[in-house]
Amino acid sequence: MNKNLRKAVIAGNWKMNKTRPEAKALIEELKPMVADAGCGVVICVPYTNLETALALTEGTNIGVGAENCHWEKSGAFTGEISADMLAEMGVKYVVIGHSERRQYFGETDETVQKRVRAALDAGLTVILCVGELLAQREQGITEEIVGLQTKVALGGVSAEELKRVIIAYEPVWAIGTGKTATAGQANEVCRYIRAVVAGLYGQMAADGLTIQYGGSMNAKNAAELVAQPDVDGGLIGGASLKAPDFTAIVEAASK
Ligand SMILES: O=C[C@H](O)COP(=O)(O)O
Repeated sequence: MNKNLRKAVIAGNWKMNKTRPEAKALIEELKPMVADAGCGVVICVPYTNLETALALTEGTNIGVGAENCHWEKSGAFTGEISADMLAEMGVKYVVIGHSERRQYFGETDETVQKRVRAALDAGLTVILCVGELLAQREQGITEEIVGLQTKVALGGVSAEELKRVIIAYEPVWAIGTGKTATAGQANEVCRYIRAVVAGLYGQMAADGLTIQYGGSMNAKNAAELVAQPDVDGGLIGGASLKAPDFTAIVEAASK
């Protein structure tokens, strides 16, 4: 399939960065720079910045996302935020299953599945993160790991709901390390994920699925990565914190 028929999306994942004044300054700087983007543009921000981001991006081409959500609608879950709470605010996207949640906060494929379910039920679009550890790549089990993560996370997701899922392939060894997967490595795994999705939902659904690459993507390497036939944009950490860097990646994905 011609990849131009698929939507490339560049999503910033700010992680635990930016106070409200800092967020305001970054968004104000970014807005005019990405106004003519030829790809989807999303910023996923800390909960404390959601209201600011929503207000400042109203009427623009920038979508706003959260970085996680809980699977229950409400209740005694101190410190958690539900998908319904996000949707009610006007948030449209949520990152689920990021490797930092898996690594530091006990996220498992099963809890990822529950969060995906809750997010879709709330009407959100999910940016589902999958990716292997360095040791797993070295053992030659990248496809096994990424395939399993994808299948479990999508358990119970209908073909219609899949239209509100973006998958981000993020090799854990490339996140925040400055070690980018080669364009060939990124494409190979994104293509494999597409084949897994084709097995679950059929080729047409898989061909329409946005699959991003994430892991030390920056202004310099973005063009080669996003030009790959199965890479439909990126999930950007560090480089999303500076408007010129993020804009350069958006421009690379707009060609
Ligand atoms: O969600 C974003 C990824 O974790 C990539 O982060 P990074 O671009 O800082 O490597």
